[in-house]
Amino acid sequence: MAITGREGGRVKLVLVAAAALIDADGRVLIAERPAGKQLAGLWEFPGGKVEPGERPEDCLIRELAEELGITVKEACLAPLTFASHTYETFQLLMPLWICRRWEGLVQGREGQRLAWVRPGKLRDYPMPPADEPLIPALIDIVGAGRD
Ligand SMILES: Nc1nc2c([nH]c(=O)n2[C@H]2C[C@H](O)[C@@H](COP(=O)(O)OP(=O)(O)OP(=O)(O)O)O2)c(=O)[nH]1
Ligand SMILES: [Mg+2]
Repeated sequence: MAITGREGGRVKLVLVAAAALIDADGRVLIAERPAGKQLAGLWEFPGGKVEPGERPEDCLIRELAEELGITVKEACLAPLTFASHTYETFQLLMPLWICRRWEGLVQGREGQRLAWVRPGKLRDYPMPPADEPLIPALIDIVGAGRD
């Protein structure tokens, strides 16, 4: 049987930096992965792959500008938790930062749908399998939310 996520016994590690943006109402921003991309139609935390030689925090700041059109200062990023998930072709390692302060209006700059969701409602949105274990950490830090 093939060992998933491994090639010749070596794992292909993909490092992705992601953010949970939290608004004043305690809602979390998620974005729908566009058609044509891997895991299309699932709702994710904004972010992307760390490029060779790039600091994860710089990557996240870059991705938030590209995907959402906002400016985030590194001091406004707080580490929350991480996901480590074995996909069929790679091992995802995804640190998740929390961010409550940014400059600019959040917009889906790549045509992606966005949703502001109370942490207790995140399970109503289909997310990649790597993301499900992150939800309790968000509920702990933000609260599940009303209604
Ligand atoms: N951004 C993000 N990626 C996630 C999450 N959960 C999850 O499994 N992933 C996976 C999907 C992809 O395989 C990988 C991130 O890829 P991506 O498509 O966001 O990378 P990117 O923004 O650099 O885009 P691209 O230039 O590669 O198209 O991590 C998540 O919550 N947020
Ligand atoms: Mg991305």
